[in-house]
Amino acid sequence: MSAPVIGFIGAGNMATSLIGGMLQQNVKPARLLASDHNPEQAAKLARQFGIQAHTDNARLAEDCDVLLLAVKPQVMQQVCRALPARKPGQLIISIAAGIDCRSLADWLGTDAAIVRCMPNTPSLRRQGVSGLFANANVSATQKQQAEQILNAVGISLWLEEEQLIDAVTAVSGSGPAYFFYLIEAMTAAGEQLGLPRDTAERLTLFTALGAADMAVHSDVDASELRRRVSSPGGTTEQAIKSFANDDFPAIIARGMQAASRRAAELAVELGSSDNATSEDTP
Ligand SMILES: NC(=O)C1=CN([C@@H]2O[C@H](COP(=O)(O)OP(=O)(O)OC[C@H]3O[C@@H](n4cnc5c(N)ncnc54)[C@H](O)[C@@H]3O)[C@@H](O)[C@H]2O)C=CC1
Ligand SMILES: O=C(O)[C@@H]1CCC=N1
Repeated sequence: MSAPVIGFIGAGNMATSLIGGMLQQNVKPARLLASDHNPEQAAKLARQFGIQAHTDNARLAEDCDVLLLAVKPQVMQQVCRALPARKPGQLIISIAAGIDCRSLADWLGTDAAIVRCMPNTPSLRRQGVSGLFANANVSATQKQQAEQILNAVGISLWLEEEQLIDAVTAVSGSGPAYFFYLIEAMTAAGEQLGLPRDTAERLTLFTALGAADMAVHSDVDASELRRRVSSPGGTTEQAIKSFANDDFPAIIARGMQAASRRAAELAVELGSSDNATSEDTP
């Protein structure tokens, strides 16, 4: 399989993470293109990564084998409808939260080969994780292309049911923000306990890194690892009791349910399925 040219529409946070990660994995800059309606954003990406970036979505769509849609869900319909005839055999990858394959196919053409994907920002450090779902038009070769792109920046997992992308969004798409929030809170609490801010931050960051690395490489689950830190009658036990009293697991579950619910709401607010239903209704 010859290396495909990958074009990004939308040169924001997520495109930056994916492109930055791919370049670290020795993907040739000449294979990556980007367009953004904001000329400054396009120029910034071109400068940062030495790739071709401009403001012409239509030209970009004609030039690439894989078209990666990295704009906000709110502008996805307008962006898709403004694209010309696609390059034959082109694979579309959409990373937008909440926008389903049916809507994308309505806007791009029912023959479009679409992979819906939910990556995350640690892709920039090649530590990303993505959930992928392919529509019926995607060939085995195109599935491999999608996998190669996402595996260059981390790991990817295929899903059998498209609906599960909303759960992936709640777990790993939004997930980095939950850990950043915990880092903020632990740093602030360490400072309240008397540590200089920098010291509290470094202790927190390296604890997060060490704990995640240990959990990823462990042959026992997180609850056993937690038990091993918690000496009976010791300090950790007191902290965990306090968290449990405040219903920590329920707090996390409610937040993640809210994220998943929002993804489903976006599908209704911005997708074509709902419009189609109301237009069909006499
Ligand atoms: N930020 C994250 O952690 C994640 C975001 N996503 C999804 O990725 C998509 C992009 O999100 P971000 O990168 O965070 O947003 P962003 O706002 O950083 O980037 C979007 C870019 O699209 C550009 N844009 C807007 N309208 C355009 C148009 N008509 N033509 C070309 N470019 C246009 C904007 O100028 C901006 O640079 C969203 O759909 C989001 O749901 C998915 C996973 C994680
Ligand atoms: O917050 C959002 O809507 C996007 C999707 C997952 C992460 N960021």
